[in-house]
Amino acid sequence: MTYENPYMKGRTWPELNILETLRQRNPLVICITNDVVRTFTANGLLAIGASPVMSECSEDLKDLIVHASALLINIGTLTPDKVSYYKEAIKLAKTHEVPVVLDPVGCHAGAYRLSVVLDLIKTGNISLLRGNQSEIKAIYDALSPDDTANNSTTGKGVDGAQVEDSAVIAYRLARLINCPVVTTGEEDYISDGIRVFAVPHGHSVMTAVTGTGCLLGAVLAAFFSAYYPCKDSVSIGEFLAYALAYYGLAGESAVQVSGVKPGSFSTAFMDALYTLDDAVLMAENRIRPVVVPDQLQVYFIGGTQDVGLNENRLLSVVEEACRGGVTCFQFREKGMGTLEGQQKLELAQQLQQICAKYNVLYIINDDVDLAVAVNADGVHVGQEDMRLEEVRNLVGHKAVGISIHSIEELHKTVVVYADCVGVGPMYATSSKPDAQEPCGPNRISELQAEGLTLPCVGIGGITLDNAKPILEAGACGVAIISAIAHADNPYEAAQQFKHLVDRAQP
Ligand SMILES: Cc1ncc(COP(=O)(O)OP(=O)(O)O)c(N)n1
Ligand SMILES: Cc1nc(C(=O)O)sc1CCOP(=O)(O)O
Ligand SMILES: [Mg+2]
Repeated sequence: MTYENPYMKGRTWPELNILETLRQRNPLVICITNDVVRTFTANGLLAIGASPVMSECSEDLKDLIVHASALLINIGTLTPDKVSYYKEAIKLAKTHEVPVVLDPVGCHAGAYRLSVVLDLIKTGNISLLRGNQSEIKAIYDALSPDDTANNSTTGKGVDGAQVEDSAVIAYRLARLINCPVVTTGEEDYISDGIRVFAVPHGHSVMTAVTGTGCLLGAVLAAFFSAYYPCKDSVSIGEFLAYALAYYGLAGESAVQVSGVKPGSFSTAFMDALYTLDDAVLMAENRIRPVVVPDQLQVYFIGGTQDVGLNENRLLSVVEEACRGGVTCFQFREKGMGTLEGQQKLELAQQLQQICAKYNVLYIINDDVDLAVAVNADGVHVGQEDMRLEEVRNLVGHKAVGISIHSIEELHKTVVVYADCVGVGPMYATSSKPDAQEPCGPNRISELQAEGLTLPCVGIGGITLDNAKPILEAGACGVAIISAIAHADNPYEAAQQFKHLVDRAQP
């Protein structure tokens, strides 16, 4: 018998036929690309089922852009006279609502390249930035305030959580420039500024073939055309993670045929791009959701039970909290008189819209079915709730949070199925009648000493006055109900928590 989600009443998510959709649409991708990779790029686009065209001047581009699904700008063989053409192309793309993928080739290696890339980003009309780790880091360092740039180069992310720097940088840069960022390396990362995914696909021989990085930019551009039919079931971040997984899987499959020989690989790679299908992509992708510390800085939790069972009050408190700077919101509808069924679903959807408006990560507490039905960013469960493995099976690539109160609970938790952790109660709380005895901030450092490496938040009785020791003990952030929900001014309360966490970060 197949599992029925009670919120979906027989409705199921449409299957994700990403490659089939792409090939049916046969999108026209205009490539303004570098002299070295034109043929490889054109062949690669043809192999995936897209239609490539190279364009070298705005007179020509004006005619082509009306038919285009995407535009790629790759600055590989940069000359000063090309810069005005790039800008003109971006303007035309904006007029015709054509997404623009920017590949900032070599911008870490030269000040002029970097200045051109920053200028193009400043147009505000880049739909996706794709670069290798050094290029993306150079852009991030140039655009970010000094203190946050330094935090990201410690090798451990911030706050001790073992998150790859590239993941943190992708997330921060996506938020700074307001468009998804793909950073490629041994493991690729994609962030749309709300979610982060790791895509550990590909083969090292790909770096020995000129143009594999540049072709990826063009392939990602082509994928934009297939996003619209999938947009209710996956976020743009997850969708692009599938595109990256497809490209990497094609590399892996090509090596099986060619061996580690760049010349033969190049041919086998084109064949693999051509033949790989959705069944393989869905079955064999190893896409991993990643939670970066920044996402957990100020983690607001609430349900109608926290605001006098008043739905409108909850909506306005959450909007104020998001406006004030919370980085994550968990819908926790729990206790006497709280909403169920359709009413809970509708409230969950309204809250989701508010979070999306402010780029705030949206998590559902306990109710895995609801998280799936509304396509939330993630779910949080406790030790007494659904088993983590089952949760992971149901939610796929959504972020999964787990409560861990003690060393014993850490040992019995299969952490491989989780992405982040709530540790509590830090202090006495009146928001959870069945809370355990307070354990204090030291519990966080004890758990980390015992091997906990996932990013975590402290929870329970946290106020502006007692939050600092929790961060000093190793938490990435603080999870709060009453200090925001019951505040006279939830906007100011959220803002003050954000400032406090920003200041406390090393
Ligand atoms: C971030 C975060 N941490 C811990 C909890 C508590 O979860 P749980 O132990 O399952 O208790 P309930 O919240 O379900 O009552 C949480 N919700 N969020
Ligand atoms: C939801 C929850 N979980 C806890 C845990 O210890 O796991 S404490 C808690 C309540 C947090 O509310 P407040 O910020 O008002 O104290
Ligand atoms: Mg629970």
